[in-house]
Amino acid sequence: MSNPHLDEWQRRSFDISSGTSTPQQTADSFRAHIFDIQYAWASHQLTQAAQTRLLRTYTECYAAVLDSDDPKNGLNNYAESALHLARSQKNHSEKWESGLSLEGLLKMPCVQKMVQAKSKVKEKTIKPEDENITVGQDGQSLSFPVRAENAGFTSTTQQYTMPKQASSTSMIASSSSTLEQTKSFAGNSNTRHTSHPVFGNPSSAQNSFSGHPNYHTPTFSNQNTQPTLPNSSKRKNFYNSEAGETSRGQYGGHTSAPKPGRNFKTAREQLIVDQQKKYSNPQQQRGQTPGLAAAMKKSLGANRPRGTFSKFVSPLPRQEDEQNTSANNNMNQDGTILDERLKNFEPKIIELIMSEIMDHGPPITWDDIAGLEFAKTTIKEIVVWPMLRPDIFTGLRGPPKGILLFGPPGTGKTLIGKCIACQSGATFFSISASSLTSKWVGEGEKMVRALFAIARCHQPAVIFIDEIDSLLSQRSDSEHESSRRIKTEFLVQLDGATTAADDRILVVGATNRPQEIDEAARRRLAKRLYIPLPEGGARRQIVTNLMSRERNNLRESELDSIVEATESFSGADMTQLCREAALGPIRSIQFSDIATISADQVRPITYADFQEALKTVRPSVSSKDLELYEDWNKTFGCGR
Ligand SMILES: Nc1ncnc2c1ncn2[C@@H]1O[C@H](COP(=O)(O)OP(=O)(O)OP(=O)(O)O)[C@@H](O)[C@H]1O
Ligand SMILES: [Mg+2]
Repeated sequence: MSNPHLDEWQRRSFDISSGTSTPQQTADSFRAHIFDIQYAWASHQLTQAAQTRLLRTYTECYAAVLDSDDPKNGLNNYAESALHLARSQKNHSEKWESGLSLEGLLKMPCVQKMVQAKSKVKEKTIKPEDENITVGQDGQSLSFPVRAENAGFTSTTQQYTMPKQASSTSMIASSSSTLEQTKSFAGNSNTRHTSHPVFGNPSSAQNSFSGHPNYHTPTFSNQNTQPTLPNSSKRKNFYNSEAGETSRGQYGGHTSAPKPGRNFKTAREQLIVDQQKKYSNPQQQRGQTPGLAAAMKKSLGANRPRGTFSKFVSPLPRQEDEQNTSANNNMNQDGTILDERLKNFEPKIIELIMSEIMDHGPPITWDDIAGLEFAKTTIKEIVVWPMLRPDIFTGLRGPPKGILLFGPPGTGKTLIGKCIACQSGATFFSISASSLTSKWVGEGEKMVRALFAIARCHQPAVIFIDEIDSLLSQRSDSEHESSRRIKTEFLVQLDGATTAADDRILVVGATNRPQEIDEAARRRLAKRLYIPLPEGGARRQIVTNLMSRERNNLRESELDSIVEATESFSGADMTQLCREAALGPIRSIQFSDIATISADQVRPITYADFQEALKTVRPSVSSKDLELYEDWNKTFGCGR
């Protein structure tokens, strides 16, 4: 055995031999042992002979625990199920029928004795208001003379009297349940309300139920008339009639209330009760029945209540269902069909692109972007104006359809993308490489195709692909087939989008690794704009912009010093510096005061805070990296 198995085996053996385990634990341990033996044999770690010997030993031990009626070390499993049957409970098999019957019960010697003993006892008085209980649906049935005076109830009270001998405990469990059935039978006659027969001492039974206003303790009086008992076919009818009632209750007929005194409910009955509770209000409104409502719920069959007569439900979605879904998905919120061009795409792909990729972002203006004047002007030329005046920007003046923003990290490339989204008035698709990939073969390409198709339907459109290098890195032989296909599809679509004169689709890519972009993609992204580190003026503008929202007493000269000290900082570094400096006033507050101090008591941000912050915030772009970008810009960039 492997070590973990061996450890487990030893642990279980200890459990078994320790004597402190419960019978359940011991049985579980034996069962696990048996599985281990079988496993060892199946994996050729044990010979057939050894397996047989071990299995015999452990199966015997296991069976001993299961069958033993000693509560300390046995589960008495057999007795449990025997009692189960005796209680007349149906098990999960529909075909199950209790071997106990009323006829059988009455033939039992002890019951015969009871009946004979009782028939000898003379009834003293029978009052005129005494009634017979009719048992059985058609009134043919079991009649019991009933005496009101015994229990001191009103005249309509039905009573059964029963000789005391019958209170033998061995009788109670089996016979009471059977008679309960009979009583339930009586409930079907609709002529009178049901009482509970109780075997045994009537007075004690009475006491135990006396608190209940509607409960009349019956006693068994059985003198002149031999009870006529329903035959076995009727007993079967009992189940059938109950089932019928149940289904009527479920499917819109009258609802059968649970019969008093019959505590046991089958799982099916419980389900119906639960469903009735769950659906009671909506059904009342819609006049539907619980069963129907449940069936109408969209399910693929697994959750539907099944009966012998219920229709077969395929676990696969039906064609109409699929068509309905696709029709719905091709519809806008106002119910109009989106576009014929999308009809070849699966609805779920369209839904994915529409719901997850289209992004309008927080409002950002061109003024929020410090510096980068050349890039901003170029983008305005290419993106905003042609979108506003497509009639002027035609022919040779037609805008390029692909832009690549490249530069060191944190210089505002994504910010520009967001600004385009807000300012261009175009439908803006902001996608990442991960949203275009899928684990299913072929789905990735479909997503790319769908993206461009949807963009075509929502012109003018801007497709912004941040970190485009991860999607369009140079193709190599070692890369995975699926990512290669996505790349190819993307290039094809990009070509289509960039060459189709009428389409007003602009693809904007942003990257801080321009050298990794595939050369074919590079060609298609014709306008390659370098987004450099911010110059002095831009750094100053970033600080001024951010500080304008906070209380500060920075002087112009101090601002100049900050700009000077942040020579190779990126826009993101400048933002980080301002954040750090803004924490200065908070850090100067005593810890004990921080809970109580009001916002306007916090001192303004000073130059000293910036000096302090400059000690911890460092530029994130090295001069070596910068050289790479500048070289690439010189080679491929479109800057002056
Ligand atoms: N020119 C700028 N003007 C104002 N804020 C800027 C500028 N550049 C960067 N920032 C600040 O830096 C943050 C990061 O910028 P952004 O995400 O656009 O960088 P990026 O160029 O996309 O970086 P990366 O290449 O790492 O994705 C912005 O949220 C903004 O606060
Ligand atoms: Mg970015």
